[in-house]
Amino acid sequence: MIRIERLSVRLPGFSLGPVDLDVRQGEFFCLLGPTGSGKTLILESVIGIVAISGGRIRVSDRDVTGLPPEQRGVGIVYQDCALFPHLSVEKNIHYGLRYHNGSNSDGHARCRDLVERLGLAGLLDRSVTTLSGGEKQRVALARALATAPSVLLLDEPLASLDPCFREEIRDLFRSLHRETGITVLMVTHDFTDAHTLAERVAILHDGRIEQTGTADAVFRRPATVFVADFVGMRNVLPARRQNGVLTVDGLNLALPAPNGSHCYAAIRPEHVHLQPENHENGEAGIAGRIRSIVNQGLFAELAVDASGVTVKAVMLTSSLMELGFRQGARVHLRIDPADVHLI
Ligand SMILES: Nc1ncnc2c1ncn2[C@@H]1O[C@H](COP(=O)(O)OP(=O)(O)OP(=O)(O)O)[C@@H](O)[C@H]1O
Repeated sequence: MIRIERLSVRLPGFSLGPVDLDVRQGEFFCLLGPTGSGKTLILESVIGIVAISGGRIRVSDRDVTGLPPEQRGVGIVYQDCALFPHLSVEKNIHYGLRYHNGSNSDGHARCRDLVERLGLAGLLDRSVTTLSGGEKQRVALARALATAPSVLLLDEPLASLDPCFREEIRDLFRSLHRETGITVLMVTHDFTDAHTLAERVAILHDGRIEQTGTADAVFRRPATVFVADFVGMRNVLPARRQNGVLTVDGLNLALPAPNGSHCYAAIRPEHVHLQPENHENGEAGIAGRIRSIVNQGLFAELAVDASGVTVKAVMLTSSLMELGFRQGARVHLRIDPADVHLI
């Protein structure tokens, strides 16, 4: 497990924290956030290569706050792998053993097992400079695990891989985690990676954690406007609450409102359903006009003006064509109240 308590790091142009984070024993946890939000600084604090200004860090029930990196029992894999270019694959994998306290024969047996498990046997004599992106990631993973760390940190390990390797390495992380039960803290920009791999996630914004929870809960029930935007809600609209009814400004969308002071209605674009103006079935919905259409291949994103409010919707490009939707066309929007999340 990793327990971070009131961690703060002060740098000339950036302040991290205070951050509290609890990654349970054997958990796969993802730290998400936009660029520059402080994700890597948290990993660097755990591994011990950044000077912290306050707080405590525990790894597997040991207070490691003042310890040098090699005594923390933490392995790390970086986005660019950071392999030693002058060493072979085998020497890269064995590199950490010389600084490690455990017995060398255990270390070598573990390396043999990792080489087998990660399919690296045929590459051991190769120079790491000749490897593909996916192969480099597997070598970096073997090197990080060679010293039997109790926790593994992954710093955007999938970001620079092409989609084919990305899938392969994602599957590898998943099976390795399942088989070894190691605690993993992974940093990523990508909500899909987090959704596929993580049991829980934390969303970081400007050096602070805005929300922690299961990937599903954060995706469906973001706690703040920032998180809603980050998880792709696309429509975060100011709303008024009056006499137990919530009205989304301009949209004539009246919803029963629970007690509380909600002031935003967040709606995913796939939950905005569009019909032609002259559609014969069902209720009329909210009148709107298509302002723009961005074709993204399988899907198209539409911006629709409805009483001065811009509402984003996505639909299959094939449906868009069937319905003959074009820029300027008049449409009706339907939004199920159950799909409106209040913030
Ligand atoms: N050694 C340093 N000295 C000064 N500022 C730094 C240092 N390291 C990081 N920063 C700054 O701290 C902020 C957070 O950096 P960090 O690398 O943790 O962000 P990140 O969320 O990992 O971003 P990215 O997703 O782009 O990697 C950034 O503004 C960065 O420029």
